[in-house]
Amino acid sequence: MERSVLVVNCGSSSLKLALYPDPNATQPTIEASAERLGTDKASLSASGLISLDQTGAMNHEEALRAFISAAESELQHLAGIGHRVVHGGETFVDSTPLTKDTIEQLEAVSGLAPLHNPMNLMGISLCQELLPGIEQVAVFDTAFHQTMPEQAWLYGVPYEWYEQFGVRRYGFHGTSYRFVAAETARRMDREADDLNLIVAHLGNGCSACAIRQGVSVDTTMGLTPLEGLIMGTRSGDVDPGLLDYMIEKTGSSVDALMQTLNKQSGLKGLSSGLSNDMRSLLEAEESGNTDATRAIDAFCFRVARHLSALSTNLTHIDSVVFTGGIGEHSAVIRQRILAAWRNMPFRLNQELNNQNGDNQGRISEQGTPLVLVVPTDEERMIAQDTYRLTHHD
Ligand SMILES: Nc1ncnc2c1ncn2[C@@H]1O[C@H](COP(=O)(O)OP(=O)(O)O)[C@@H](O)[C@H]1O
Ligand SMILES: CC(=O)OP(=O)(O)O
Ligand SMILES: [Mg+2]
Repeated sequence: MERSVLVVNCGSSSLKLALYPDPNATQPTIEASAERLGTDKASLSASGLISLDQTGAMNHEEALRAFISAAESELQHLAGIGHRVVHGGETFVDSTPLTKDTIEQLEAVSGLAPLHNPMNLMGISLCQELLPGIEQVAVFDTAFHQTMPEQAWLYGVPYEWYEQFGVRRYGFHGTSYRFVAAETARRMDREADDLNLIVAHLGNGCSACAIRQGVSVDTTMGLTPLEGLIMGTRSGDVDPGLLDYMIEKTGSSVDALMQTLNKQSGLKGLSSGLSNDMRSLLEAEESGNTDATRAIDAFCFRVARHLSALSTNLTHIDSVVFTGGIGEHSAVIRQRILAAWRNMPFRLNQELNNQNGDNQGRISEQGTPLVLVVPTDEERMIAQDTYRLTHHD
C-alpha cells in the first residue's frame, strides 16, 4: 500500500527532506538536511530510518541524489512527493498537483523569486527523473496571503507596474502561518475562522502576519522575502533611495548591493559581521559584546514596530503567537520584543516564558493579553497537502 510522503524543501543554499509514513503521522521517519550547498564546505546528514553524514563539495543536485540513493529502500511505497515552492505569484492560491501545465505556469512566475524558485524547480525535475511516476505537489509560501485586501498588498508606485509586471506585495512563510493558525485554534479550543492573531515567524528568514478570522490580512514581506523585519542576513525594510546613494558613494553595482542586502545585512551586518545566528549573538552579548547588543536591540524594536502596525487591520487580538527557531526557543527575545511594544499591556509569566510555554503554549499572565509559543511545522503541513492532493490507496 502506498502510504508514505516525501517532503522536499530546496532553499537557496540548503536542502531539507522529511519522509512521513502515513497521513496522521506527526513526526517523520527520516529527516535530512544539507547546508552550505554550492560550496566545498557543504554537509549532508540524515537521521531516523537511515543515517548519513557527508561533507565536502556538494551542490543541491548532488545532495538530493545522495539522499535518494541512500533512502532507496524506504522510498519504494511513496504516495506522493510534496515540494515547498517559495513564490506562486497570483497564479497559485492553494497547493497544486504538479502537471506539465502547472510546471509551465510555475516557470512563468519564477522570475519573481530568483534566489528561491529555480532551486525549487530543480528539485521537482530531479525527483521526476529519480523517482519516476510518483505524483508531485507544490506547496507555496505565498498562497496563504492571497486573501490580503488590496490596500495591504499595493505599493505606492505606478499602478501599471502591478498590471504589467506583477509588482505588488505577496508575502511568504504562508505554509508556516497556516499550520500555526490551525494549531493555535486547536490549543485554544476555538475554531480557526473565529480567531484574530498576530503571528511572528522568527527563524533565519523572519516575517510576521495579521490573521483575521483565520485568513491573512497583512504581512511584512513583499514582492520578495527581503522586505519587513531584520533577519539573519537580510536587511528587511530600507529606503530604496539608499541604492542610488551607495552606488554614488562606493561605485558598487546594483547586483552587488542586492547581494549585500540579502546576504551581508540583518543581524550579521548590524553586528559588524559577528553572526547571523541569534543564539550566537545572545551568547556574545552575555560576555559583554556591544556589537551583538546593537544588532539584537534593532531586531527586537523592528519586530515590535511591525507587530503593532499589523494590528491596524484587526478589531482585537485574540493572541500574539511566536514561532520559528528564535520565536520558539528564545525567552529573552520574546520578552524584549514585547517590552519594545510599549502601547500594549503585555505581562509575561517568567517561569512559563523560560520553559517556552505551558501545554497550550501560553507564556503570559492570566488576565493580561494572551501570548503563545506555537512551534511551526512546515514539513508536516506540506505532507498533509500532498496526501490531500494525490491519489493513493
Ligand atoms: N535557544 C535559542 N535561543 C536563541 N535563538 C535560537 C535558539 N534556538 C534557535 N535559535 C535561532 O533560530 C534561528 C534559526 O531558526 P530556524 O527556524 O531553525 O531557521 P530556518 O528558517 O532555517 O528554518 C537562528 O538564528 C538560531 O540561532
Ligand atoms: C521565504 C523565506 O524567507 O524563507 P526562509 O525563511 O526559508 O529563508
Ligand atoms: Mg524552519
